[in-house]
Order: sequence, then structure tokens, then C-alpha cells
Amino acid sequence: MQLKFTKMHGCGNDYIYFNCLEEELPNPEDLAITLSDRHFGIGGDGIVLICKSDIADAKMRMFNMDGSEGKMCGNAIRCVGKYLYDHRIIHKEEILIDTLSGVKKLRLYIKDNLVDSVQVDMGRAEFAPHKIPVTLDGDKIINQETMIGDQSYHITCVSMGNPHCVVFMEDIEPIQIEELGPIFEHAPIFPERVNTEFIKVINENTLEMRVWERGSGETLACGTGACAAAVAAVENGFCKKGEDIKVKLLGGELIINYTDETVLMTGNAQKVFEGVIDIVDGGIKIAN
Ligand SMILES: N[C@@H](CCC[C@H](N)C(=O)O)C(=O)O
Repeated sequence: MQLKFTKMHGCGNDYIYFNCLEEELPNPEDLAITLSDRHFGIGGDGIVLICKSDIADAKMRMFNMDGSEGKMCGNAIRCVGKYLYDHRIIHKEEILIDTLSGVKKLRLYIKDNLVDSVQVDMGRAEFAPHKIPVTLDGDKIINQETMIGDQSYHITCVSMGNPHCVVFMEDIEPIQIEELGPIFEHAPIFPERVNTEFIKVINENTLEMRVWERGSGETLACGTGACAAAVAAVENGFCKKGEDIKVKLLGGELIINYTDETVLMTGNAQKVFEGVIDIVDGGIKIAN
């Protein structure tokens, strides 16, 4: 069986995209693990399926590198918009994409007939613990001193459709994220695991971020994570509501604007290459 794919990234957060409007993808959980492998597969932070929707222009499903399904992906949804427009599947600059965390509105910015960047209306940030699978008490977890592993951290928990734990630090460059990330991801207070953002505040409009994503490890960027970081920065008094906040990530920059009504995220979307894989018994091979 042969499958066509497109490799795309937003700020270096790279996924392998499948057009499931045209082809069916068997077993996406297993394929995500095999294809994401950077040595024996195509290489990526996971896979993304572009599917048919009855309530929006398309539906996005995304799977992390470990095969777990994410409810939302900020960097991938911009690439889905680019895929649909650049392949002339849709012909408008405002589109709706259905996700496991609801329908999101995208505004596509076009250059030379191709999508260059995208603004996504990510919807409201949530703070209530029942939306974030933590077992701490209280309505909001903002700057709450909490034991993670054998150390105490001030954490702020935000759901952008998927769960985030934001930690502000003096410096993020020297952190041993390969050790620290899994301790947060698997902390017992997060029974569904968590994405963790380590943030340095540069000034009231700029944050620097490193992220450890549940299911994928350290990535060069996380769109929902950048939104959670900006929301947490406002709630902690570092930034202001309604102002553009630049989030500098290892793979690029995102602009986030958090208001009482919604969170807007703007950033790039880029195609890397296209290809075809053969799904064969016992594995995959790249077709000639
Ligand atoms: N990279 C993403 C988020 C992907 C899903 C996440 N790892 C989860 O399991 O919740 C983004 O850009 O938002």
C-alpha cells in the first residue's frame, strides 16, 4: 500500500501530513511512532491527518511521536490551512478547522499565491482544574507553589484545549530539559500527563520559551504552549491583556494576543518536501 505525505513545519515544530480527504490511513497511532523516527523513518514530531468534516472546511487529527493523540496543535493547524489553500482544496482566506477541542477560525495571509503565515483564533484559555487534569485544589492554579519530583516550583496551569504547565525562570538556556521535562510530564498531579513551558520574561511584550511536549519531548516550538505561556504571563502580571506578546522559541517566533474573549496566535507555516511511502509487512519504506 502506498501513501502520499507532505512534511511541513511551523517554527520548526515538524509533522508529517496526510491528506485523508483522498486516502485512508490505517493505524495512525502505530504510523506516528514509525514515521516520526528521525533515523529509521521520515522524521518529525508526529503525524497530522487532514480529514473530512461536516461542520467545518476540514478536520485535523494529530498524533504525537509516541502515538498518543493530541486534542489540539497550534503549529499544525496553521500548516493544515496552508495545505488546503496551496493545494487549491479551499479557495478562501478565512476557513474553519474542526479539532478534538472544537472548531477554530483561521485567517490565511497569502504571498505569491501561497500561504505564508496564518492567524488562528484559538478560543478561550481555561483555568478550571476539571479542564486541566491536575489534582490540586482551587479554581485556578496560578503561581502555585507545588512539588514536582523532589523540588518545589511555582506553576501556572492553562488549558488551550490541551493541558499546559507554565514555569517562569530566571534563565532557561542552562536547564537540563531532557531530565526535567519527563519529571513534569509524568508527575502524579497530571494523571493525563502535561506539556510544560519553561519561560524567561524578557520584557512586558516578549517571552523566551523552551517546551517539553507530552508524547514528543523537547520540540523547537509549541503553538498551544506559546498561547499558554502568554496567558500565564498576563495572569502573573508580567504582560498586559490585549497587547501583542512575542514568544521567542528555539525554531522561530509566534505573536500571541490574549483577551477576555479569546487567544489569537499568528505565525508561519512552511512546506519542507513531499513524498510517497510503501507500507509493507513489518514496516515502511520510502517509495522510489
Ligand atoms: N506542538 C503542538 C501541541 C501538540 C500536542 C501536545 N503534545 C499534546 O499532547 O497535548 C502545538 O503546536 O500546539
